[in-house]
Amino acid sequence: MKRKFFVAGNWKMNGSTSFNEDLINFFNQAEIRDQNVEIGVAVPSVYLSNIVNNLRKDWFVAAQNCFKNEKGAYTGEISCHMLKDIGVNWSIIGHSERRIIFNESDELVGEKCEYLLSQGMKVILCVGELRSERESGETKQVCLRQLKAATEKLKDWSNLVIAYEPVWAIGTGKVATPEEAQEVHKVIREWLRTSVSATVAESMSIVYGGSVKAENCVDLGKMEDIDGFLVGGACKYM
Ligand SMILES: O=C(CO)COP(=O)(O)O
Repeated sequence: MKRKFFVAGNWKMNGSTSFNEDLINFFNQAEIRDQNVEIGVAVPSVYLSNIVNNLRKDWFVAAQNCFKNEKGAYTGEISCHMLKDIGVNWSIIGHSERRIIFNESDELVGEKCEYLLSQGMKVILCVGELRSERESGETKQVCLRQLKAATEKLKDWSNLVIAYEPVWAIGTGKVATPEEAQEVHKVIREWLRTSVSATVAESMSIVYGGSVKAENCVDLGKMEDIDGFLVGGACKYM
């Protein structure tokens, strides 16, 4: 089974109404019509509705985070039911900025991931190690621990994309080499093959994120197990 290339831009907490308008106009005019590439943008929640309404329909719009319950007393949170209500059916879950700055545990990330998928959402699940964890040889262990915790109860894997985002490469300009990234992507795919199924392993999009830009994406994209990118700063939102 041939995997579709997958590219999403994570705007993080950037953008404004006027800036978004310019960017959306630019995107809408871009000559990218390749059926084998899935493209989307993950935007701040306040802009989701507007971007869903104005962005070209062959691209998807994603939330950057989403809570694990339908509704209730969770001040500041949004539910996937609200996202679907405005036409958004993708969300990033477990980004390292959520894990580190907002103390999201493996367990919470797992609950969110499973709930969203059970509700028919599509999820970009982020995993990745700290610089110190890489230096102490724990990269594979950390990524697999995060992956297992997030997928423990998963039955249907078809709406999941896994993003390997080494924390030391995010926003630092220190991109992983194609070989470094490939090594981890391969470990993830092997784990899927042995712990889930060969079909899930072959069909799963495993994308790389961390200082991806025009100059380095071609070589990264040539690697066997790299199926696309989650891009931050190079989205040119700043
Ligand atoms: O965190 C990222 C995407 O989710 C990557 O960010 P940068 O591309 O800015 O390193």
